[in-house]
Amino acid sequence: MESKEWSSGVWTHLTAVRRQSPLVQCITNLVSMDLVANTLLSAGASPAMVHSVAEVPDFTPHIHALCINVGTLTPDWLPSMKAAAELAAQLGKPWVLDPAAVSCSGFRLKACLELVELKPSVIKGNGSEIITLSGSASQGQTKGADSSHESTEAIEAAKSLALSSGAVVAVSGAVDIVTDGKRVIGVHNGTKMMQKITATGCSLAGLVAAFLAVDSLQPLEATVSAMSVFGIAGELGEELANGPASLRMHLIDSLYGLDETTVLSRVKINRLG
Ligand SMILES: Nc1ncnc2c1ncn2[C@@H]1O[C@H](COP(=O)(O)OP(=O)(O)O)[C@@H](O)[C@H]1O
Ligand SMILES: Cc1ncsc1CCOP(=O)(O)O
Ligand SMILES: [Mg+2]
Repeated sequence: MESKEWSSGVWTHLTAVRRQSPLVQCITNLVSMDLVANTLLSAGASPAMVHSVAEVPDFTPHIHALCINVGTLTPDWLPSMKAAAELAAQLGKPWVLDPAAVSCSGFRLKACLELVELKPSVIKGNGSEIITLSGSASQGQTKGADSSHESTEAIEAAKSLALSSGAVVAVSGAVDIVTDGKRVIGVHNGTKMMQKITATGCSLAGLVAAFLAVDSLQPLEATVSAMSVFGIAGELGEELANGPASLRMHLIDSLYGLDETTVLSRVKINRLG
């Protein structure tokens, strides 16, 4: 695909999210709830942080997409994650898995592998998370929720995980990588300071769910668009920020105010393989 087609695709996806305002159920970690919800609202989607297993049968049938993030996983949260994922998949609704900090423990890795079995549409992690989840690294090394790998070091792991799981795999980092196991796309938007705000990766996973909701038949394209939009909002936000705290605010404002000219001129996407 030409770079011009990627840019217009990004704008088309963002306008569809704004027009359709998809309902996105988020079962996400305690650190990230606020930023994920605000990111979704600024993009035009409707977030719902509904995580009780008691509510899944009533609520999940109404959603347009689901995001599951294991960042502060405890054994009592796993049943609601599994129930929501199972129901979403059964009802043909797209869902995203963020295996946040999967290398922390055997418990978390096992839980993530069980969630992968429930057929996520997209798995979004940082380099270390994708390498661990794909089984390409032995457990032991961990920096928790932060990555100790460049996203580009995880390309082969991402391809192999995509092929084994059937999901599109997205690796965030300096270059965001998106693959379905055959195509590998690079998204070159974003800014380094985004790493200094907790839950930007989680918010990106939530945004991917919103974009999937409006184009579930093209999960790779929808994921690429969400990553580019979030990166552009970060770039614009940094121009107005004095540090991570004000970047957090300006990122949300920039995402809310994105216009067509800015999107078309800033999208940086290419095919890497
Ligand atoms: N060095 C970087 N340069 C540009 N953008 C970055 C960089 N590192 C992270 N980002 C962006 O920050 C956001 C969060 O990604 P990341 O920090 O990898 O997630 P996580 O918090 O899950 O580790 C993504 O939009 C990503 O593109
Ligand atoms: C700090 C922290 N600890 C457990 S989850 C979490 C948030 C991680 O957010 P992100 O993956 O977006 O950096
Ligand atoms: Mg993360």
